Amino acid sequence: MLQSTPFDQTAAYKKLKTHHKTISQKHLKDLFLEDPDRHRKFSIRFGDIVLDYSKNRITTRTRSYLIQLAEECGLSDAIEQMFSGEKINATEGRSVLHTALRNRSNTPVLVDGKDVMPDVNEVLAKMKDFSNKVRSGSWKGYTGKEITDIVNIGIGGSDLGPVMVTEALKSYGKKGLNVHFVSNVDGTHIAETVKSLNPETTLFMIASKTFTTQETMTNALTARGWFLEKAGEEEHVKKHFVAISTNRAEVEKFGIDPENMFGFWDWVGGRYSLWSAIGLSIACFIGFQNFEQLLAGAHDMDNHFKTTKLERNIPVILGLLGVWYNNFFDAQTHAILPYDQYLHRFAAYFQQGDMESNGKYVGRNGEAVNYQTGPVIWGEPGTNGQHAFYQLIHQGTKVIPADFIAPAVSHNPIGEHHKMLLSNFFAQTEALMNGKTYEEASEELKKAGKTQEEIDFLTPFKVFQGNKPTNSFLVKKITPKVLGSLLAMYEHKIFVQGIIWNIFSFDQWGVELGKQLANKIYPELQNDWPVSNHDSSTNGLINQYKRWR
Ligand SMILES: O=P(O)(O)OC[C@H]1O[C@@](O)(CO)[C@@H](O)[C@@H]1O
Repeated sequence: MLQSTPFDQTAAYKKLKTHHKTISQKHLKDLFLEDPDRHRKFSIRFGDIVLDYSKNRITTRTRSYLIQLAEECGLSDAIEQMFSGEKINATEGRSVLHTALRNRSNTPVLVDGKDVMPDVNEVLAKMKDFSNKVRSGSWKGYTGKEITDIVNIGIGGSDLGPVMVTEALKSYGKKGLNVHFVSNVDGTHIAETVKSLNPETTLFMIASKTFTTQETMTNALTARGWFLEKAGEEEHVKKHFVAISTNRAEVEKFGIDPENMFGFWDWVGGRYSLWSAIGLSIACFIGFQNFEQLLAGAHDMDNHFKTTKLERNIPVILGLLGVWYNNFFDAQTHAILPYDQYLHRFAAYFQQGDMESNGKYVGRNGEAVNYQTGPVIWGEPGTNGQHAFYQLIHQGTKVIPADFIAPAVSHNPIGEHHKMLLSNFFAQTEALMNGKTYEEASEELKKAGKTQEEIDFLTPFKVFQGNKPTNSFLVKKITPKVLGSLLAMYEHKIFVQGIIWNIFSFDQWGVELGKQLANKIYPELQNDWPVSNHDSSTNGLINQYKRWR
């Protein structure tokens, strides 16, 4: 698994370092003038998705050096190792096989010599049966009423995926069946969620890979208390609580009937688990057929990633472009800007997906790396972002590589809205690339009737440097299948970058320390005695809290 040569010592890295000096002197406008055919040369068509990566600060030479970098870092072998079930999650001794969850070809996938596909298909069949019962109304609550509200209780990968997908595919949702999500241990979250619900028609899904996560178990117990306050009898719990987990023992301990448990496996990472039974709320909301379309779209992207040569491989290109800006242009973040309101949780989903995977400073050799690894992921839907942070993207001092995503066809074709949305989508990447010169800005001020003194004063503030890199994804329509492909595309981009940076992308030890300290402080809050065993800041804050509460 270990790379032969750390990426910053590869021959390709040295070439890229030198090449960067040349490229950084060129403006994107010049690159388009030198080669009017850039759109064709730097676009890839994948079904109903077009990726245009021509508005990046690259030439075909850059691309060839980046591909060489991937080759020297052993990317092709690493891809093979993941799909074949090798235990590439070395620190947890696990395979990484979220791809098996959507393996619609059903070809065997071996873990420890055993084909996992029969188990995967058994759970999918159980999800199909259950979601059909909930949607048809044949699954009844304890008073014989149909389920009208599903509450998924989970956090991180047991929440963000179902939230994002049910929002993204809201137009596929069943009328009269509402989905809600409780994740934060802050009592407000569950209080506000159940406030308007009827226990007789509410179904709770307790989603937790470990079934030990403090927030989830606390919320689950509160939910059960809320339910029993009205229902009275423990025997009614089984009609209103199901569990989604790898941990049968803890599910039983909580008091959920194992018959109502939907299992998955330790080779499914939490942030890669929406394709598993963690997607049960999705399947209930959009229907199992649409859930299968989501799986199919991801499977198509898996095949593309596994079989396409590197220079035409979308996740590989995206991953390498991210390395180019992260490690050669000192970009610290990456923006995901979907021009689709239904995708308003899309960037948030990949905050966990990307930052929990590649937010690592120790390499696979156990030593601290001496280069940048995972970027900060952020973003909001367009056009809202334009009225919030585009000032910085256009005229700030930072390089902000950005992905723009838009559907050609809207689910809500009202009047001129979609044409206006798309005109902004096309205009923003054009503006970020071309900018506005001093001459253009001063001419505009002249035409606006400004005096020469005003023109001299104002023009510098109206100049746009441009040369800001973007990727454009134009999709035909955000369908379950297209969404599945987009999600898998980003998952594999994250994988590519982890291999280049020589880090383990599938563990998350960094979330442990905070939890450990919280578990130490929690008992100290059970009384009003002042604490003094922490640093003065922590002591001071805890003691002020105790005085105020
Ligand atoms: O699904 P669970 O086991 O409750 O974990 C929830 C989340 O907690 C973590 O922070 C790991 O502790 C995420 O990786 C994970 O998705």
